[in-house]
Amino acid sequence: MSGQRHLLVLRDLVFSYTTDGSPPLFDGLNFEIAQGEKILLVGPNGAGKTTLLNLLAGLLESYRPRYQAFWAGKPVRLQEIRPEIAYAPDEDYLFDELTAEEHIEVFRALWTVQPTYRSDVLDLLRRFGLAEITKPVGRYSRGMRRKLFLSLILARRASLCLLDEPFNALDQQSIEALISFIEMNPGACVLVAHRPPEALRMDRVIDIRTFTRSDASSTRE
Ligand SMILES: Nc1ncnc2c1ncn2[C@@H]1O[C@H](COP(=O)(O)OP(=O)(O)OP(=O)(O)O)[C@@H](O)[C@H]1O
Repeated sequence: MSGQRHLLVLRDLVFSYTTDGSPPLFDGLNFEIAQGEKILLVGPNGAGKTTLLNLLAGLLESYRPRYQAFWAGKPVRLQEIRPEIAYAPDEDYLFDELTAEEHIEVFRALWTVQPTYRSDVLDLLRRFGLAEITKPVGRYSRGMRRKLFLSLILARRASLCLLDEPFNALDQQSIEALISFIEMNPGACVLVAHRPPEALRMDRVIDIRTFTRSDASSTRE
């Protein structure tokens, strides 16, 4: 079950936001991500897609979720593997008063990144067609912010990338650049999108609702 070809295995996840005895959002969820696998997660509003990404990113441990997790075959708690995971939520966390250049320095200090981090971010910004990197991002458009935020996250070259609605607000050039990055990047990726671009090719498409049925299995190869 926790074989080496899997990057992350999650077993018997039980998760609820409340403690009032109402049925849990996830009740025995099993999910595995193979090394380098690209997964598209779909489903209606409120079905739990963002919650699952937040759980994978180890951000919901305070709700005391029950699960077994294995990272490259080794038992872990999800918060322990946070440094291995690059997560881009659907809302960016940029600082309005800082420029793109300054963001690179801040993010480099926050995370363990490769020596090529700065040039990798700049390369992604070029691919996204964002040339303006010297003015404070408070004066960016929504799409420009999205391009910078995604570049800062993707340049981490993590072995697992979690992307929540990454195509929102992006122009066509950037959508194509992002698809090409995801396809070429050796890392695994779990991506949530309500209206994924037609050109997007992922290894698996999972409807989150399969995780809430008692007979559900996430294995759909
Ligand atoms: N912080 C929270 N506290 C309590 N309930 C929450 C919280 N966040 C989400 N929920 C509830 O959990 C359920 C799943 O929400 P989630 O945001 O994961 O769904 P989603 O599939 O990502 O939805 P959307 O497509 O609208 O983004 C919803 O019923 C939502 O109301």
